[in-house]
Formats: sequence, structure tokens, C-alpha cells
Amino acid sequence: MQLVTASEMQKIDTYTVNTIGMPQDVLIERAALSVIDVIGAGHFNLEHILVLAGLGNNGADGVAITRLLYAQGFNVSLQFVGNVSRAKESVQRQLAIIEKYGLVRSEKSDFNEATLIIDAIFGTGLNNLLPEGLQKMIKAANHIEKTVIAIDTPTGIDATTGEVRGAALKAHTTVTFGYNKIGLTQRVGGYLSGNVIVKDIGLLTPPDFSFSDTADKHSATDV
Ligand SMILES: NC(=O)C1=CN([C@@H]2O[C@H](COP(=O)(O)OP(=O)(O)OC[C@H]3O[C@@H](n4cnc5c(N)ncnc54)[C@H](OP(=O)(O)O)[C@@H]3O)[C@@H](O)[C@H]2O)[C@H](O)CC1
Ligand SMILES: [K+]
Repeated sequence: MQLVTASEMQKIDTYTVNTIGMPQDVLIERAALSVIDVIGAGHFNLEHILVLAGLGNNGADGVAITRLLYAQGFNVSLQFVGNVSRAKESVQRQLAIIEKYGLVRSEKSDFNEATLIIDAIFGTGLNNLLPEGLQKMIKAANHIEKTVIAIDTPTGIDATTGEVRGAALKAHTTVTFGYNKIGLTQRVGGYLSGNVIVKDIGLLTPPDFSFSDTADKHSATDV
């Protein structure tokens, strides 16, 4: 199974959007629909779903997932993690749409009430240690051992190395898009990702793309 680094995945994302012309919002919608497939497969308690969404496209996936669940009548709440005014365009568009659906974001959620947490805070764009406050929140969430579905990567895991960036959410399942990431198969990332499901969302790989040898060398799990 081909594994990729975070930057390889971002190159594939960019090629699909900028060269092929596939609108980013279509990819985000397909990503969200692929997660709904997994959620609907019957392995999770869906009584109260809490979606945690961040500033980047990972967060946009999370808001789209919330909308799809809300439209199907699920008891779903959305908590934005970070300063909404700093959120990317893709997230702002998703937030504007979900407001028209009538869903009001929760300011602060009680994790204890949730039966399932959807982690859409950070994905492959994580580039540094998590902010202190978020590290504390993640450690508290791990402590109460809630079932977590991670979107693309568990927040806090470096998608390339599998190292923890201060703290990382422990996922029961990770739904990752396009290719599996090296960081989900090795070091702590290999453990915290749980059951990794790779979903095709229509990303195209450039014809002359050469995967780094890092990717090939790390197909075995060396946690
Ligand atoms: N690109 C596509 O077509 C699709 C991508 N998918 C999803 O997108 C994410 C990758 O999205 P990206 O926006 O690149 O990254 P993230 O959502 O992981 O978050 C990055 C944002 O967060 C900021 N950031 C990064 N590290 C930190 C940190 N340690 N502390 C605070 N903030 C941080 C970052 O800001 P910068 O200014 O630092 O760049 C970004 O704002 C991928 O994982 C998929 O889930 C879609 O699924 C498909 C289409
Ligand atoms: K995530």
C-alpha cells in the first residue's frame, strides 16, 4: 500500500484543485460524504455526536460532516476550535451554509455528553506544537476515553513522522483521504490512529509524481 508524507498529500491536493480544476468544495463534500459512510456503518453510538472543527480545510471537512448529519436528523453539535475570524475561506463558506440550515454552533461543549466525537481540528497542515489550551483539552478528552473518529489524521499527530505535537487525540477510527499517511503507520501515530480507513475522494496524482523513498521504506508499522 503506497504511503505518503504530508507534503506529498498536499501536492496531490493542489494538483487536483489547481491543475485539474476540481473545485476544493467538491473535494471537501466528497470527504465529508465518505466519513458519513463510515459513521453510518453501524459501529458507533450516534445518540449525541460532537464535531470539533479547526481553522483549515480539515475544519471545513468537519463543518460539512456536521451539516450532512444535521440534515439527516442526527443529534449533532459543532464546536469551533480556534478564532473563527482566522479560519480559511473554505471553512467560512461551510459555516455560512450550515447557518442557513439553522444549526447554531456551540461555544463550549461538555465532552461527557457526547457518545461520539469527530476530530476535524487539524489534519495534514499541522506544522508546529499545538497551542497549550488545545493540548489541555486533548489530554482531558483522552482521559474520559470517548470514541473518536479522526478526520484524515488524529489532531496532534505529525502526518509524516507519526510524532506527537504536544498532545494528540486517541482515535478509535481514522478516515484518511487519497493515500494513507506515513505518520498513521509509525511511532505514536501508528497507535493513536486506531483503525485507518483510506477513502478515495477523487484526488488525482500528477503523472510524473515520484513518491519519496521515505514513503516506500515505511510501509511496515514500527511503532
Ligand atoms: N486541500 C484540499 O483540496 C482538501 C483537503 N482536505 C482536508 O484538508 C486538510 C489539510 O488542510 P490544511 O488547511 O492544509 O491544514 P489543516 O486543516 O490541518 O490546518 C491547518 C491550519 O491550521 C493552522 N495551523 C497549523 N499548525 C498549527 C499549530 N500548531 N497551531 C495553530 N495553528 C496551526 C494553519 O495556519 P498556518 O498559518 O500555520 O498555515 C492552517 O490555517 C487535510 O488534512 C484534509 O482533512 C479535504 O479533505 C479534501 C480537500
Ligand atoms: K483531524
